[in-house]
Amino acid sequence: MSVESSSHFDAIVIGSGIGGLVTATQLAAKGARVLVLESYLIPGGSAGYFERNGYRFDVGASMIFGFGDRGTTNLLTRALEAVDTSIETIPDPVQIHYHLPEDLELKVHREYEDFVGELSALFPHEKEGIRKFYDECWRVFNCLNAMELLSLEEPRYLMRVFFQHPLACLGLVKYLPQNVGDIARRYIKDPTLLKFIDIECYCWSVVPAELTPMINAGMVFSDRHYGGINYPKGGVGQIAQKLVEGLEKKGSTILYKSRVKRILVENNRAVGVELVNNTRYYGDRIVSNATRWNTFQSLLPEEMLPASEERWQKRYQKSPSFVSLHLGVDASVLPEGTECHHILLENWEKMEESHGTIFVSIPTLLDPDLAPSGHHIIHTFTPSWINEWKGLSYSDYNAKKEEVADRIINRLEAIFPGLNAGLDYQEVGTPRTHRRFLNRQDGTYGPIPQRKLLGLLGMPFNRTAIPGLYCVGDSTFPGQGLNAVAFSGFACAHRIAVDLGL
Ligand SMILES: NC(=O)c1ccc[n+]([C@@H]2O[C@H](COP(=O)([O-])OP(=O)(O)OC[C@H]3O[C@@H](n4cnc5c(N)ncnc54)[C@H](O)[C@@H]3O)[C@@H](O)[C@H]2O)c1
Ligand SMILES: CC(C)=CCC/C(C)=C/C=C/C(C)=C/C=C/C(C)=C/C=C/C=C(C)/C=C/C=C(C)/C=C/C=C(\C)CCC=C(C)C
Repeated sequence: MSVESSSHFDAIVIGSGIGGLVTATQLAAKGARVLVLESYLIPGGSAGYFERNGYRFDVGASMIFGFGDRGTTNLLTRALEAVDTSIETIPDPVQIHYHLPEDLELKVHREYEDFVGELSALFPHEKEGIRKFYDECWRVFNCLNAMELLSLEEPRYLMRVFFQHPLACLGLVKYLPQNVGDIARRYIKDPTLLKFIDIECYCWSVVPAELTPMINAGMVFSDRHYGGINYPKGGVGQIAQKLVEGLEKKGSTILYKSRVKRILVENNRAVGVELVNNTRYYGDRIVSNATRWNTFQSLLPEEMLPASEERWQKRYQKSPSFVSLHLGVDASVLPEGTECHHILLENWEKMEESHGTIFVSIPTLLDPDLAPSGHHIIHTFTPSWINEWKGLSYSDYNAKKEEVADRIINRLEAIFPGLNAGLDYQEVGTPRTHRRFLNRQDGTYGPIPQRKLLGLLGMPFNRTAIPGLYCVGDSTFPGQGLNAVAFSGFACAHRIAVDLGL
């Protein structure tokens, strides 16, 4: 589709990650005229997909929260509904099958009691502490799940939810500055069990319990048993595709291959954007779904870096990126009863190290149509820093990719014997790949605290110090995760709609 560059929009959204698309569709549903500019060929960002040799691979996100059918925290279901669309999803009976040091093997079942029972059987002396810890996570979740989730920067909304749900609001105020580690240690003493709580956090927050905000843990540790983990039929890419369909039905527009070079600022106010081909578009409100580092260091001139962003950059650093292997394998590699998501760690000391923890996702166990018949997809990834991949010649880079991939596959042989022999297709992505295709500085997975902070209190909301400019996505409250960036999209659109008087 083409649009006149002279036309004026209510809002321009830079980037079509789930954060950007939820903002755009929420605004379009309220009658706003929105333009989304995406540098890649298809929408979705980290939640995109690509096809090779009959396999449809998810780029990143694969363990999907937010597709529940009740409560208020099912934000992906709600985002799709707002533009009159929906997605068929397939419930995952187990969130994660953990393969941990000292032969600690356990599954996080969708049924809460099954999970707590299995964990308590492994740590019988901590039965009471386990129950108390996870019950406290439910208290956070129940507060969130009682109220409509919108912009915390809108005082009238805050007053309304406070009068409607005073106890839930006070509960959230109590948990906002807290981290998981402090609460876990209140109830649990066994050092191995505390390490387990660390990896329970690390696998989505990329930091141990000590640094993980309690509000986010309340969401993750409870919603996996409430709304559950549900995989979208046709692959994760469907979420963005459907949101785009809804956006267009509401009269708004997305343009692909449209990389924004800079945000246009007049009289200190963001008024538009300029693409790499020099086309300019103007709008009342500009929303950046690029990371805050990209937004304030690449899309705006250096001298405009607001003091508030400088302070944020001192509190938060870029998390590592990932090495990702997208594998096609013969179905015989996976024994009957294999679970969809696995975490492999052989040594607790290496949990946070580069290439320490290995994540595995096998979406074809839920949706076999994503691979040719008789085959499965194994998407496996492990944290890795961009520095490990810098300054290599073309051939050294490729050789290093092969070498790292071989090491990961050999380690995975412990869970999937015969994996190496059963390989049918292999594609290796590195932090450089993530930087290049997702436009994320250093390929980062998102912000992580530089040191222990007060829970979520230090995460910025959607407005920025530059009038007319908003941020959305995983470098805004409450951080990484599709359901989290969907929240950020709801909040951003709500604040803009109020600002525009919609
Ligand atoms: N659940 C999981 O399994 C899992 C796994 C990996 C990642 N994730 C998370 O998924 C979340 C999705 O995040 P998001 O919405 O913040 O963003 P995103 O990074 O997914 O998307 C940003 C989009 O903006 C585009 N873009 C960036 N700069 C641009 C520019 N200058 N011009 C035009 N387009 C530009 C990119 O191409 C991309 O499509 C992240 O939190 C990520 O950490 C989840
Ligand atoms: C008024 C007054 C007084 C007061 C007020 C207060 C209030 C209201 C407050 C509020 C708050 C809020 C709303 C909050 C919110 C929050 C949220 C929404 C959150 C969310 C979260 C989510 C999350 C974190 C998620 C995540 C996830 C993830 C990240 C995932 C990941 C995954 C992966 C990586 C995977 C791996 C694995 C394998 C493969 C195995």
